[in-house]
Amino acid sequence: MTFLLSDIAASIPAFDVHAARQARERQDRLTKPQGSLGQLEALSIQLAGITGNPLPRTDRPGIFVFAADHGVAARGVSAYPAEVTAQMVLNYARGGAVINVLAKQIGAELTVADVGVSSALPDDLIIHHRKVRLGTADWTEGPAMTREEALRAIQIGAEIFEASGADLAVIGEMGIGNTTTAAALSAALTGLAPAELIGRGTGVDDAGLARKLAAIETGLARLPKTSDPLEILSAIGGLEIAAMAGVALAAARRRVPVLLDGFISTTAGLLAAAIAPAAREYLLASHRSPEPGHTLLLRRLELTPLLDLGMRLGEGSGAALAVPLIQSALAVLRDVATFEQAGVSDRE
Ligand SMILES: Cc1cc2ncn([C@H]3O[C@H](COP(=O)(O)O)[C@@H](O)[C@H]3O)c2cc1C
Ligand SMILES: O=C(O)c1cccnc1
Repeated sequence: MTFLLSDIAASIPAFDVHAARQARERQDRLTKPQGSLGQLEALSIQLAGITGNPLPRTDRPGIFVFAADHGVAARGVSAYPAEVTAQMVLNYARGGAVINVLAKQIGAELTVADVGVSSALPDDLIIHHRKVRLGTADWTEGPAMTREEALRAIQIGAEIFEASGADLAVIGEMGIGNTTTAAALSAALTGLAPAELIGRGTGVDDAGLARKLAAIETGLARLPKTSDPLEILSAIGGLEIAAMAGVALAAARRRVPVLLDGFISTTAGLLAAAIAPAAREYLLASHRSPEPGHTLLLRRLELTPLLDLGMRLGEGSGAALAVPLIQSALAVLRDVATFEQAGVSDRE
C-alpha cells in the first residue's frame, strides 16, 4: 500500500449536514422539553453529521494505546524514570493498568502497540509489535526522527485502526516525557507560548517545570522554519503521537468519530487537523485535563469536553469514561418516543 498523507487528506468526506439536520429535527420531536438534554443533544447531532447516519450507533468502541519513548526524558522533564514506559506496556499486556480495567468496564476492545519503546520487549506479549525505532532522539539536540520514520508511525496507526472494525476510535498513549514533547509539538503547530502549554505532567516540581520550559525553548530555537506538519513532527516527535494522528486520519476517512483523551491525545488530534483540516470535524473531546495546554488546544480545535474530573493520566482513560455517555446520547436519539408516537402534548 502506498501511503500518502495528501491522499488521506483528500479522501476525508465532508461533515454530513443533512444527516445532522435530521438528527436535530428528531431531537426536537422527542418527549422532553427541547434542549433539556443539554450537551448530549449537540453530541448526538454531531455524531449524525460525522457518521452520515441520522440514527448513528457506536456499538464497537476501540481503544488504541500507543507506547513510545522520548530522548528528551533524559533532561529530567518527568517525575518518573523512562523505564516506566516499557514497564507499563508489560502491565497492559497483563491487564493490570487503569485503561485495561476501564476498557473492560465499558466493553471496549483495547489495542496496545509499541511504536517506539526504547528497549526490546518480549515477543510473546499480547501487543502489536510495530517499533519504528528505539525511542526518539533528544529533540533539544537534533531532530527526533526522520521524516520517513514519522510517516511510518502515522501509517502504523492508520493500519491498526483499519484492521479493527471499530465504530468509535479512542486514542491514548504511554510515553514518559510526552507532556513535554506534546507541549513542544503543539507550540510549533499553533504558535502558542510554551510557558502556557506546559504543566506538571506526572507531577514534576517547580525545578522540573523550569527544565520542561528550557527544553522546549531550546528545541523550538533549532526547529527548521517550516509550517509543514510532517517536518515539525519529525523534528520533535513523538512516535506515539504520530500513530494516534494516524488513527484519527484513518477513522475520519471512514466517517468514524475520534474520541480524544487528555493533553497528549489532543495534540495528536491537532496534528491530524494540521495534516488534513477536514479531520477536525471528526474529533470529539471527552474530558478536560488539568494540564494547562489542554484547555488551550481544545479552544483551538473548538471542542467542548464532556467531563471535567481532574483526571491527568492519559492512556485513553478519560476518553473511556466518556464512551458510555456517547452511547447514552445515541440511544436517546434512536429510542425515545416522539410526542406524536406517545400522544404527549407538545408545547403551544
Ligand atoms: C505509572 C504511570 C502510568 C501512566 N500512564 C500514563 N501516564 C502518563 O504519564 C506520562 C506523561 O507525563 P510526563 O510527561 O510527566 O512523563 C505519559 O506516559 C502519560 O501517558 C503514566 C505515567 C506513569 C508514571
Ligand atoms: O492530560 C493528559 O493526558 C496527561 C497529563 C499528565 C500526564 N499524562 C497525561
